[in-house]
Amino acid sequence: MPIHIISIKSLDTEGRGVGHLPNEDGTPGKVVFVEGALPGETVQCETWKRKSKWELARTVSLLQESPLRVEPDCPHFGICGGCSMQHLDPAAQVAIKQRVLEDNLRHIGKVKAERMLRPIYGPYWGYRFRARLSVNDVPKKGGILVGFREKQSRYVADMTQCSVMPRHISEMLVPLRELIGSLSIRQQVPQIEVAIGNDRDGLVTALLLRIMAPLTKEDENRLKRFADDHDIQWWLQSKGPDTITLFYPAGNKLKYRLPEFNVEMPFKPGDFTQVNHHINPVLVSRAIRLLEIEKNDRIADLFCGLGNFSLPIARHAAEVVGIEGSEILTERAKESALLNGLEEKTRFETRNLFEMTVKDWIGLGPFDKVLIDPPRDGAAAVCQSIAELGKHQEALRPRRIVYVSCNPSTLARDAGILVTEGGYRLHLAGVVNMFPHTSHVESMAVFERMD
Ligand SMILES: C[S@@+](CC[C@H](N)C(=O)[O-])C[C@H]1O[C@@H](n2cnc3c(N)ncnc32)[C@H](O)[C@@H]1O
Ligand code: SF4
Repeated sequence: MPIHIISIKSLDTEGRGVGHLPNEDGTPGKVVFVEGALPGETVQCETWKRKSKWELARTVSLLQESPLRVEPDCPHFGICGGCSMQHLDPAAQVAIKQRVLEDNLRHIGKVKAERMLRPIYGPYWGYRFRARLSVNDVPKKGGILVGFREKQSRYVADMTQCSVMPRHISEMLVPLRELIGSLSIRQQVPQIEVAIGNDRDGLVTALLLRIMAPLTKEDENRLKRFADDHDIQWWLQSKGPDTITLFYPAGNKLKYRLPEFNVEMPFKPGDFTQVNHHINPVLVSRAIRLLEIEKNDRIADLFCGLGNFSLPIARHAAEVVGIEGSEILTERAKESALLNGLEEKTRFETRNLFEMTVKDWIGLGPFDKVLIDPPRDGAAAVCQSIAELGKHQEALRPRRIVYVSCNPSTLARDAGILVTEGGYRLHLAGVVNMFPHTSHVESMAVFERMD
């Protein structure tokens, strides 16, 4: 494959440097995405994939280095698909994510925030409290591998440590490989999920083992010994999510606490919880501040999950209606409301929000404010129906919408709907450094109704 010398102009959302092959007349030609290269650098790179409009290349040598380049912390960086930006100064990563957000809002939504919010920062390392690790038996790499997938590949990375997971999980990776390798069903364990809670006494670590065949007595004893040695809980899942059960030791203590709101939420591994436990309380506080809650407010929390925002909001508002697609999660949210003495101020229901209509809003009654925290697909039907509400029943339109997003392109699309069709203005937008060193862009936006 050809070798080029390329000047890198920007970084794409996968953390790759973006440059151009020169045309014959010297003008910028075909786009090249260069792994391992940073903006401002000149690199020698080798193409490994060629398409008519673009090429993918990897850096062979650095001819001019960026001052923002740093030494990656993790020895697996570059191979493991979990991180894409460890070679870039963490503050510069946030600046790039903010630019990605602004560019998406401008190009996709054709909108611009009146003001950018200050980014929310947390620790750069050891922040990842939830992870799905793949398991594979690869004899030529010494047996069982437990880890994230390799970059652009289906292979499991040969991970012996991980800098973005808490230290005790990183240190457990090799013992986990040995444990799975010792099980009689080692070929029938495709996945281990890590879920960490925070009890009053400290962290509680749960490992959810996906098993495709029954464990033998000896397997069970090995798992129990591992749990005792590493102070973890084992959960097992044999089929769908409803088969997730605590195996050892007895007594589920998995919960997470938001002390600022005097709220605690029991959960099970496999439930959606925010990955970054350092950032989550700050995110919830900021969402509550941005909602500008008044004590008589009736608030909708859409895509509410376990009630991560709903319960803290209920400490301040008159009523919160949490809506969520997973019945397992709405049931868990109802139990948490009861546990926290918030059952009279909250209501939870299961509904497919990708099919939300004006009629649904009318049925739910007027809300003063709405919080939206959708999955990557965004909340097009929710925003479209809010926009249409104005044409039907003006009084039903919420005054303020706070949107928490894990995908800037769908946020931008939905912002376009609310601003151009719904009569809202995009007051504020900003990034949340929820996933340092990865290409994920978490952000928040605030929309105000124009009366
Ligand atoms: C980003 S999570 C947010 C959860 C919650 N707000 C939190 O902070 O933990 C998105 C949530 O949307 C839910 N969801 C996904 N598709 C949905 C749909 N079509 N209708 C309603 N909820 C859906 C998921 O189950 C998940 O709980
Ligand atoms: S996810 Fe963990 S193992 Fe993979 S590159 Fe990032 S820090 Fe390293």
